Amino acid sequence: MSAAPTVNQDGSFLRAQRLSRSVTLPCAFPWRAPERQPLLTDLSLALFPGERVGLVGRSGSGKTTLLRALLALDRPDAGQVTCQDRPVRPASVAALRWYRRAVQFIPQDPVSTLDPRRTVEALLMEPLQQLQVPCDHHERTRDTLEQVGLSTRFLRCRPGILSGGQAQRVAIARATAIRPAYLLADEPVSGLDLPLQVQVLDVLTRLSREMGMGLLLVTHDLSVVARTCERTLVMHQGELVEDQPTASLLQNPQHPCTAQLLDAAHPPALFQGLLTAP
Ligand SMILES: Nc1ncnc2c1ncn2[C@@H]1O[C@H](COP(=O)(O)OP(=O)(O)OP(=O)(O)O)[C@@H](O)[C@H]1O
Repeated sequence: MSAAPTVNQDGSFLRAQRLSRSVTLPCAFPWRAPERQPLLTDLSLALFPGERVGLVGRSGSGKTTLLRALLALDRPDAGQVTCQDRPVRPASVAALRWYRRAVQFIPQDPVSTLDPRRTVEALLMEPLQQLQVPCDHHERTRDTLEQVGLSTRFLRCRPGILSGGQAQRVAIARATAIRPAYLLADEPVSGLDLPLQVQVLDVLTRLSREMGMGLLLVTHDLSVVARTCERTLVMHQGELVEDQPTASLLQNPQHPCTAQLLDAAHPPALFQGLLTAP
C-alpha cells in the first residue's frame, strides 16, 4: 500500500467547488441572440483518499464534462478544482506533471488508446518515463502487470494478440503503474460482456484496496457501482442531485432520475452478492 496522500484542508483529496460551465449553441437565425446551454451548474463535490465513488447519470447528464474539469482538460466558466490544496486548471504538461502523477484517467474504450505498434512493455513504460516517476521502470512494469493478473510473458506482446479482457487490463495497468492516489475511470467496462465486466471491476476494486487508491467510476449503470463503490453521486442535467452511501441510495433513491436508473440497471448478475466484497 502507498503512503497516505497529502490532502486538502477539509481532509478531501480532490475537491470541486461551485463548478459551472455552459456552451453557446449554434443558431440558424442571425437575428436571434445565441442561446447558452448549461453543462454544469454550481456543482460541488469532495472525494476522499482511498474512497471508491460512483458517478452515475443518464446519457447527456454531464458526467464526462465534469470529469474533464476534474482532469484539468477543460476550464470551467466559474468555480475551482483543488487537489492537495493546490488549484488545478489547464496548463502546460510540465506544470501539470505533479497532478498527472497524483490523478490518473482511464478513458471510455481504453483499449483503442493502446498503440498497436508498441509492445506491452513499452506501453507501460511510457507514462513512467513521461511523468518522470522515480522508480525502477522495468521492475514497476513487471509488478504492475502481475497486479492486474497478467503474466510477464505478455511484456513482449503487442496489443493486437491480446483478448478484450487482457487488453483492458493492460489499459488499467498503464494508468496504475505510476501508483496514482486517485483513478478517474470513464465507463471503463461499457462495451464488455458481463463476465468480463465483473472481472475488470474486480481488478479495479482489488487495486484500489491494495494500493489505497481512490476511484471515481463513471457509469450510467447502477449495478456497476453496486458492485464496486461505497458512495454514489447522481448527476442530472449538469447538477449533482444525490450523494449517498451506495447501499442507502439503492434501497432508498431520493431523486426520480435515480429511481429510473435503478429500473434500468443491469439484470441480477452484477447485483449478485450486492454490496459484499468481491
Ligand atoms: N463542447 C460542447 N459543445 C456543445 N455541447 C456539449 C459540449 N460538450 C458536451 N456537450 C453537451 O453537454 C451535455 C453533457 O455531455 P456529457 O458528455 O458530459 O454527458 P455524459 O453524462 O457524459 O453522457 P454519456 O453518458 O452519453 O457519455 C450533452 O448534452 C452534450 O451534448
